[in-house]
Amino acid sequence: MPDLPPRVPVCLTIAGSDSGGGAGIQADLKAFAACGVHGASAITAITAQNTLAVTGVWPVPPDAIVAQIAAVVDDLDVAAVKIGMLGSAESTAAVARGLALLDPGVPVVVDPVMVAESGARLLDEGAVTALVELILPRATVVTPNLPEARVLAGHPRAGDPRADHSHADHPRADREGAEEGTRRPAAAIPAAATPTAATPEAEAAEAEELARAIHRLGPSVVVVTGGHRTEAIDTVFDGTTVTRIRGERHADGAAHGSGCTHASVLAAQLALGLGPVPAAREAKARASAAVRDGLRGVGAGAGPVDVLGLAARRGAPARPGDLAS
Ligand SMILES: Nc1ncnc2c1ncn2[C@@H]1O[C@H](COP(=O)(O)OP(=O)(O)OP(=O)(O)O)[C@@H](O)[C@H]1O
Ligand SMILES: Cc1ncc(CO)c(N)n1
Repeated sequence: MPDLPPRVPVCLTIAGSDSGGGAGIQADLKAFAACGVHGASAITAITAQNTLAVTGVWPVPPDAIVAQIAAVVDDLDVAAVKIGMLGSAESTAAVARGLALLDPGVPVVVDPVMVAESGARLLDEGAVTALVELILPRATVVTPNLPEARVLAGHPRAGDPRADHSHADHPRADREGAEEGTRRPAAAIPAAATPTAATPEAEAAEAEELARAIHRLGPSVVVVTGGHRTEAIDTVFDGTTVTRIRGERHADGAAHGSGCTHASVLAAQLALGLGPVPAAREAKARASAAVRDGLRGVGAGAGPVDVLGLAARRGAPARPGDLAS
């Protein structure tokens, strides 16, 4: 009998569609392919989007979200899940119903998408509560950027352009902390965490504090990504240890889809058997390279990241089987 080829793991992304192909489901499937895993998808929302703007958002009906997840898990052996744009509280509740169909041991990576790179809101005001209450406790890894981390931890900044949600509707972090006696009330967040004090040291301290606060909401591991910091350092907290993942900052790269790519690579690496911290290192390395190699010429706005090395492959000699041009 011929040897069977090695089994390719399956990853499921539950996320929104970006018509421009830079972020969302489209970025996730590219990142999965780059890592050598098979990608399946459940679409939560359709966005009309390009590199400049989001011009429309249409939620997928909740039953259709659950049905997509059910169809995948009924047939495919899902090894890890990545969750991106949820959009509304109703969609979030549907995703929670879908997650209940999975084996409880399947790792779930949650990228708490709130605002697009172009500035459009991708999570309703009232949906933060649903995300915190229904999704975070099931998360193996949650990957907020700094503004998203502030919202999740209950410490949004007035005027923060990427995460200006009110947090009055999700008091859980403060409530729990008050019970434990370990959590500062929102008003008492240290001065080091204010935007005016954004030295690299202050950002590092804030990222660590936020990672610890979000960890109390239920995820096993928190990765506060560094794309919005002076130094692009990712901060990982696993409940015991803080690990800082450093890397060069590519200021002239193209970063549309960096967060989706990062979380999808992380999920793929968990599916391939890595632990969360090594998986976060691989995610940082691949997301950073994808920003560095980002497709600046594609669209007039922030170009899409290039996780597949498409630009590098142009001009490379054709391989057997490639179509002659
Ligand atoms: N300019 C950059 N140079 C190097 N690494 C970067 C850069 N921007 C982002 N990254 C890396 O990309 C990953 C995603 O981080 P980022 O904070 O950009 O996510 P995000 O804000 O959620 O993304 P998105 O804009 O897609 O929502 C992290 O590992 C981060 O360190
Ligand atoms: C659909 C979608 N998901 C996530 C992001 C965040 O980059 C985006 N811009 N669009």
